[in-house]
Amino acid sequence: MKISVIGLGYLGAVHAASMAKLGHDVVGVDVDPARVDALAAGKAPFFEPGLDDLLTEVAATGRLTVSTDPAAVDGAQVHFVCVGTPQRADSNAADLTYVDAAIEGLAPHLHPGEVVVGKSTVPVGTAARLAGVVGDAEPGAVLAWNPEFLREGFAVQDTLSPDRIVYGVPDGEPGEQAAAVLDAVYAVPLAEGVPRIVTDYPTAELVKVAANSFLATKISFINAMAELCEVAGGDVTRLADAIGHDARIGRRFLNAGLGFGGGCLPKDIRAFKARADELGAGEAVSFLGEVDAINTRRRTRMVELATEVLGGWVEGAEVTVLGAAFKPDSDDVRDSPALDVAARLAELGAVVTVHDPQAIDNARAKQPSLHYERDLEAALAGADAVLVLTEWKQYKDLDPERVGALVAQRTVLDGRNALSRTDWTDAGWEYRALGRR
Ligand SMILES: NC(=O)c1ccc[n+]([C@@H]2O[C@H](COP(=O)([O-])OP(=O)(O)OC[C@H]3O[C@@H](n4cnc5c(N)ncnc54)[C@H](O)[C@@H]3O)[C@@H](O)[C@H]2O)c1
Ligand SMILES: O=c1ccn([C@@H]2O[C@H](COP(=O)(O)OP(=O)(O)O[C@H]3O[C@H](CO)[C@@H](O)[C@H](O)[C@H]3O)[C@@H](O)[C@H]2O)c(=O)[nH]1
Repeated sequence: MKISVIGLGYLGAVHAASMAKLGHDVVGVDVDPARVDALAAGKAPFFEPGLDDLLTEVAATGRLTVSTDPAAVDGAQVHFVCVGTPQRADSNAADLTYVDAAIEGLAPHLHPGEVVVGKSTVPVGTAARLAGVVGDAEPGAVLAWNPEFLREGFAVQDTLSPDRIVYGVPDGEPGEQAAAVLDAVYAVPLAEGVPRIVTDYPTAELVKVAANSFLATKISFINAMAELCEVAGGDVTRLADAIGHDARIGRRFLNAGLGFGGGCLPKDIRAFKARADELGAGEAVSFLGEVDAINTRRRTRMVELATEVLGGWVEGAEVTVLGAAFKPDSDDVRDSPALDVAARLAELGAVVTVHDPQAIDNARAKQPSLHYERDLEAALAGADAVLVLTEWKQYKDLDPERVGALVAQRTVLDGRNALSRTDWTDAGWEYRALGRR
């Protein structure tokens, strides 16, 4: 099948390459020439494990082409819309400018029988509105909403083998036609038994924000328990292990620490709450305000803890921050808790050196005044305190003795509960963590 993918970011680039791997002829379109040039050269425009290999594999088939020209989508039977829906600058609501522009750009190229498929995360009600725009442009075309659940760092495997596939479609024959076309697009994962849920537009849109709200709530729940552990002398990692044995609760997404960041969970829970307020149902999800507040407090607590271990005086202290990405195995620094803490410590006068295996260029673009060091040992040299704020494997594997020989003071703050306290204290380190004694 001939497919177009509009928007080649963290979602769209992986989707385009994965659709080509599934055997489709794919044309990807983006307004950003840098992303298009990288993909045209067979290179991932950002760091995502497995994406370079996938691009090399599909390049050999000739099934993926990319362009900055919106007209390149002409002739595709299915058009996936994968553009960004960031938080608006003036409110917590989602900025739909890019989605609206993508649909407007696509409209003149639509033909009868084609299916426009929204994958971006949007406020409930958006699909119904856009169905009108698509129908006005080409009455024979249909809109479907097919939310995406991939995680950065696992994007390729999550796209090729998703937990579930959800389509929101209109009633009647157009909906049946759209679902049949999507079944053909996803024939390989569906044949492998991936569950498929076909529903209406609002349910499909709500499934996406409900899933992210649940995940954010789970993280903030354990971080609220971490706050209690801090004042009562408990250990939140033992607590998480213990409650996680209950299969109804489960241990996944119960890692306490610096909290959630990235281009999805923070802005999605805020946009969901803003949309619920517009619909007069704000009370139903008012808890999301608390989820957000608990999450933000973790960053403040980390700054306080750093100040405490530095003897109450941050100014002039040499602080090494390990991690700038919002999570390991990603170069994404959107709403990164690690980078936020680094910037706050620098504002307080600390001399902050940031290391990250992949995210330094993105971090520098966002926080140009911080000092960045690509060499891990050089970053650690002379530190008064080491803060592990993103749990990259190379940080978890650090040898406390070897690091101890590099730093000025053996003080480590484990912002992700990722290190072995015993290993570090045995090597003479003062070890402090969020939510643990
Ligand atoms: N990143 C993820 O892990 C993930 C997972 C699931 C869902 N989502 C959702 O997917 C959407 C995209 O997220 P992302 O992280 O890929 O964002 P992104 O910012 O990395 O990518 C968006 C891309 O769209 C391009 N774009 C903007 N306007 C365009 C237009 N008119 N025509 C063509 N291209 C255009 C941008 O240049 C950019 O490359 C968001 O709604 C997000 O919430 C993201
Ligand atoms: O136990 C945990 C798990 C995660 N995190 C943090 O939560 C954030 C988000 O992590 P994760 O959900 O793994 O990353 P994303 O790539 O942002 O993926 C989320 O957001 C995507 C975009 O909507 C969805 O598609 C995914 O299903 C959803 O997991 C990161 O800062 C993590 O450090 C924790 O603090 N504790």
